Amino acid sequence: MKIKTANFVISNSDVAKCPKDRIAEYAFIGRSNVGKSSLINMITERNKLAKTSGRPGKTQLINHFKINNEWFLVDLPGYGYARVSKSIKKTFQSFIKKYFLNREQLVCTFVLIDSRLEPQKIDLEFMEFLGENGIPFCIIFTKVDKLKLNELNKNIQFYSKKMTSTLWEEMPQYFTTSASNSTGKKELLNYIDQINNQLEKS
Ligand SMILES: Nc1nc2c(ncn2[C@@H]2O[C@H](COP(=O)(O)OP(=O)(O)OP(=O)(O)O)[C@@H](O)[C@H]2O)c(=O)[nH]1
Ligand SMILES: [Mg+2]
Repeated sequence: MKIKTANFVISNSDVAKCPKDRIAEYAFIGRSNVGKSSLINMITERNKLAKTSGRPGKTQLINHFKINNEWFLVDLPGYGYARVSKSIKKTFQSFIKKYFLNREQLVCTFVLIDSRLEPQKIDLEFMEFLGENGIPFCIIFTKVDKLKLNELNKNIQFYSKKMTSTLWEEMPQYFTTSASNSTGKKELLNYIDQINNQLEKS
């Protein structure tokens, strides 16, 4: 899929105020600093579309971007680890949860995981929340430029074992990406394109 247009639409902390358009929506979620905003910029080839920062906690609102006037990309605040007060963290968590539980347009959620890390409780719990609520998701292993291929494969294998030995029957569909060298861009856009085409036909 070619990205012809990518426009920022609105930021807010209330799912009721998100755009009303009945078009397919894809959300990016994960721990603070995992690379959600950078990945959105990478796949849209627009460096400054979503705001990024080396400091965790940059994205604090639900940000809608309209792509090709056909579908939405959503950049969300990170969970865990943000250097913000406990009360702000609580508000984050409650509005993020509300977004997932109420956003009817959401067709797929991408849960971003830092490819360098061992499985983290907070990510496993978040995926459990999605699973329990029947919210479809894929995993994206980010920052793969920081690992050698054999290390990456080992980490993914370990992740897969961890998931299938606990709650999951099989490893969810996953992608590997790098915002630094555009690894995974084509695969991710093709996947989104496929879903969009299926939805158009139905
Ligand atoms: N090497 C490398 N660095 C990356 C990659 N993706 C993101 N980064 C860096 O990681 C840091 C965090 O990136 P962001 O895209 O702002 O992360 P985020 O998940 O949106 O963070 P919050 O909005 O704070 O939750 C920045 O310093 C990025 O430059 C990647 O694929 N490779
Ligand atoms: Mg961000």
